[in-house]
Amino acid sequence: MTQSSHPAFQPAASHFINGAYVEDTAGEKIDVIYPHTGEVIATLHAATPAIVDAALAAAKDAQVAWAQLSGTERGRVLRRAADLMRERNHDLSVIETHDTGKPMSETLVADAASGADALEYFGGLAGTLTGEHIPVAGGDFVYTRREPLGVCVGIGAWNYPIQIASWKAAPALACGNAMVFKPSEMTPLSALKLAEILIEAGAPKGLFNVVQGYGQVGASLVTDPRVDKVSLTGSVPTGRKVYAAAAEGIRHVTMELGGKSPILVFDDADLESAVSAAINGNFYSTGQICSNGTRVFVQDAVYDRFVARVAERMENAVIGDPMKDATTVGPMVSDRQRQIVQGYITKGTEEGARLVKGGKVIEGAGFYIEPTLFADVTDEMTIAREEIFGPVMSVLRFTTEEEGIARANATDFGLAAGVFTSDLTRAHRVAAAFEAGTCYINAYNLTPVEAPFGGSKLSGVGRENSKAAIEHYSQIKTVYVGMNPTEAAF
Ligand SMILES: NC(=O)c1ccc[n+]([C@@H]2O[C@H](COP(=O)([O-])OP(=O)(O)OC[C@H]3O[C@@H](n4cnc5c(N)ncnc54)[C@H](O)[C@@H]3O)[C@@H](O)[C@H]2O)c1
Repeated sequence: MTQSSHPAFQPAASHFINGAYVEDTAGEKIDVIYPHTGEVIATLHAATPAIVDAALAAAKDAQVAWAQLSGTERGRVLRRAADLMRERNHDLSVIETHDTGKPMSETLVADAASGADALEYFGGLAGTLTGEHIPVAGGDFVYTRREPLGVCVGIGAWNYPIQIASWKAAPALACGNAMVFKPSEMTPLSALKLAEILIEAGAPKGLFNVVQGYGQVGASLVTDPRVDKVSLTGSVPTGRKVYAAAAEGIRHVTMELGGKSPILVFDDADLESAVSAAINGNFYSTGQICSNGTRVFVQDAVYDRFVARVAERMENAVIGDPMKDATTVGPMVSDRQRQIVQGYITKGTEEGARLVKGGKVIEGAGFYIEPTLFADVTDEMTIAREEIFGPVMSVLRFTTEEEGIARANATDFGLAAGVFTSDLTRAHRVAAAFEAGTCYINAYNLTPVEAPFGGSKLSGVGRENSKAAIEHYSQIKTVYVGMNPTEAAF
């Protein structure tokens, strides 16, 4: 790997605490690598215990006064932040493309733009948060207060860095919490920009802090007694560890974890739409999306046509420099992730799946691999059971609705599921039968901020986005009001 000077990407310091950039070079080095070239574009340091302590202290301090503002006042800050994020969308997208390798054709529309949506939506919601009034016997009554949890910790994955940071920060802050966010060590840059934007928008110092680091920094945040809630986006193995660690302090959790989601394509479906959904749901972000529909079950009568059409359409992928407008498939985030994907492709072939297209590493400095299509995949093959997190589509054949549903659900994951059919009642029947948190009918992988997003089974607990997220960043206090003299037995 070559070291080059990229002042545009090197932040003023590694961490953002109490309204300012902070450095502690004693922390382990984190090289930020541009996946297109393998170059180091910035070098940061993992948080030391002193940095973690400073961030949590700042958050704890800032939270009290923030919670005392009216919801409308808090919302105003978030809505200003949304505007700033939109104004800076291009620059933020350039950072995101360099951090993740995802093409500009994606980052311009799906990353900071989605983060801005979350800030705007929860900014609007903040002023509407209320408790309720509950009449009870004898003229007494109860009212509830919706209160913040306190200090929330957010921990991010590397595929959607600023989106993940915003999806966690926006509802947390709207409800009156403070946050310490740890981005993935692979993609540490853009969360710092969110921290800058929030300060510029008028958030008090210390309300949203960013600390960098590997897993152990995340682990130290999760068990700190000052922390009331942990929201993780990551893999199931990490989720297990974080959930268990949070349980020790009975902390609230949101777990947005991995998946192996099914898409069922019935023979009456609009086939071109289903092909588009399968392409988006497997190759967008070079396949690095948690809710990807990586098991595409296609009914007998349209199976061959579907496979042929996907292969044909894959010819149109523009693979290469993610900064070029026309590029639709960028590199993988890292060489390691690419090796993992390569390993799965080898297993797929060894276990008897039919490699229809792709499958090869693209030689060069960047971490490129061809979008890959496997057909004749069966349920017990490794590529049909494990999350690959790369551009590998598995197509499986099915015959009846009942069989399709049973096989779609035969997984420990439960993040997303999709059905393509023109039969209205079947579409709803299948959606109802899916064991997944987020289901789609004749669409796939759309995540508007107004809709709840999250998983069932091993894919997670809690929901992000929508009004549902409020439940996961606030708690209800019950206040019983006695209107009568209190009596006792003696
Ligand atoms: N459901 C969703 O919304 C969603 C979205 C994006 C990605 N994902 C999932 O994320 C995974 C890919 O991301 P990844 O490779 O960055 O995941 P990962 O689990 O390796 O890491 C996620 C984060 O957890 C941190 N971490 C690791 N060990 C920790 C520990 N013991 N305590 C606290 N924090 C710890 C990491 O540093 C990183 O910031 C995939 O499984 C994908 O499906 C889920």
